[in-house]
Amino acid sequence: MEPLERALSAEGLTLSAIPGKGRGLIADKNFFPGDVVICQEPYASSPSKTSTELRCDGCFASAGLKKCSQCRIAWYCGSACQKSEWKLHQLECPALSSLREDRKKMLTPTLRLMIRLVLRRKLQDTGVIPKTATDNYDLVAALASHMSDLDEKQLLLYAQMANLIKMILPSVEVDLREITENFSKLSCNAHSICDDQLRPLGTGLYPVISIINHSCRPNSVLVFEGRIAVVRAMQPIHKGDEILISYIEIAATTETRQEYLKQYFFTCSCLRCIKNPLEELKENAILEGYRCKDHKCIGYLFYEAKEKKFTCQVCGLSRDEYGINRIAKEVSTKRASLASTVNPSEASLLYRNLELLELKLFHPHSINLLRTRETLLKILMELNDWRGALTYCWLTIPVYQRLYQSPHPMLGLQYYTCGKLEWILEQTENALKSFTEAAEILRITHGISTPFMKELFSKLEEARAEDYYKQSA
Ligand SMILES: C[S@@+](CC[C@H](N)C(=O)[O-])C[C@H]1O[C@@H](n2cnc3c(N)ncnc32)[C@H](O)[C@@H]1O
Repeated sequence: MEPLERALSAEGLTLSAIPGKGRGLIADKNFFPGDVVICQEPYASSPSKTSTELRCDGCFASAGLKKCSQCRIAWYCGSACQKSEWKLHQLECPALSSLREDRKKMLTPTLRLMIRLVLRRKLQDTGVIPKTATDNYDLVAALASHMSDLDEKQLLLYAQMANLIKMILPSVEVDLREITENFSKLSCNAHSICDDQLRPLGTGLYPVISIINHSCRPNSVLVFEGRIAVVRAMQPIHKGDEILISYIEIAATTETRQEYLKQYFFTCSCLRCIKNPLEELKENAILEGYRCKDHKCIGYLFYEAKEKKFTCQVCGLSRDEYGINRIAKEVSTKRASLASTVNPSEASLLYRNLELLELKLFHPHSINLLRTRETLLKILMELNDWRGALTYCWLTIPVYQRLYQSPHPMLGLQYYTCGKLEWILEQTENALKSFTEAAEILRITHGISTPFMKELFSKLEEARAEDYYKQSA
């Protein structure tokens, strides 16, 4: 048995060739919801960087950062992270320091990730950092690259990026073809590193986690504890089942999901993607379609081309195409005018107007309406309008229930937000219910021992005690 296979076997996993998918991971034992299937430190990672937010190279925190005084590119939240990153940064720093200021500005997180990957390999090859069965460059070399699927434009872009890496690291022997291929590997293997609330913090390459294939109806979920990637079972996984996670936002129609998956060069054939055509039409009519003329009916509409109308499949009422197109045009004009809005009070008014208009057009469970309401929720929280925010948070829940099969972290997090708002509004009994729902889901997806989960459990206990006190008073 190879060292990787031995390491996987100790975790109850087998590396297998899966017809039509390349390699994959198969459960060699039963996993229960909440069980950790596998976890891994990144082979290389880089924090995301925006004009307004910088992050620590070590833990991706954004508070209390100090810049490396030499290269002025790396940031650290304190000496512990600076120390843990030192072996790598010792090689990276002189290379970055010698870059011209305009070149420093071109250093995207992806370029930085590649620099760190090349340097980490060098550190392992020279014995500065030990290699292990699950942490070595051979695992990166074995990743799917899809080089033959790239179009010329993409290939040229990766080749130019490889040239930049060679220019930035003149003291390292760099194989341009290999680096070009590695850029392609990053595109279909790297994972976005997120915080507990699924907000992106950076990017990492986890060569063992990257063996896991995709499903739009996955049995596992990938979350992060700091930079460590943790795959947990969401559903019962039986011995012999393939471990599957989702690479993409699954709140989308099949067509949209397949579009997102083009980056990975495969067509998903999971059970959600190959449902019968009528089911497919129904899902599209709900997620991207229009609402019934009778606003009390939550039926979905099918288009009847001959009569140029949309007919509700529940109550039979029809809407004419002309009327639909007219409102759709108004919606897109209103949406376009929102792009320049920065003031939250003004934004809340404009988004409420947009929501009212969208309510006339879209199915109540449509993704368009959901996104508008999610935006309103954020704006109202920013404005400390807790009551308004709670209304919108609750409006999203039935749609989340439809889109994310439970237990899904997105649903758990949304219940958590409802609970926090209800707690602020002193709706103790409701807060207790929402925290309980959140904890039931998130203990499966996030585990029970992180500071984030401990905070949720302590809020739950506080709500339980307060509720008991109120009931008995
Ligand atoms: C992160 S890798 C997964 C491991 C990969 N199968 C391997 O052999 O290394 C992503 C690639 O795996 C393949 N893949 C992942 N999920 C798939 C699926 N559901 N159906 C077909 N191919 C899939 C695609 O080639 C995709 O670009």
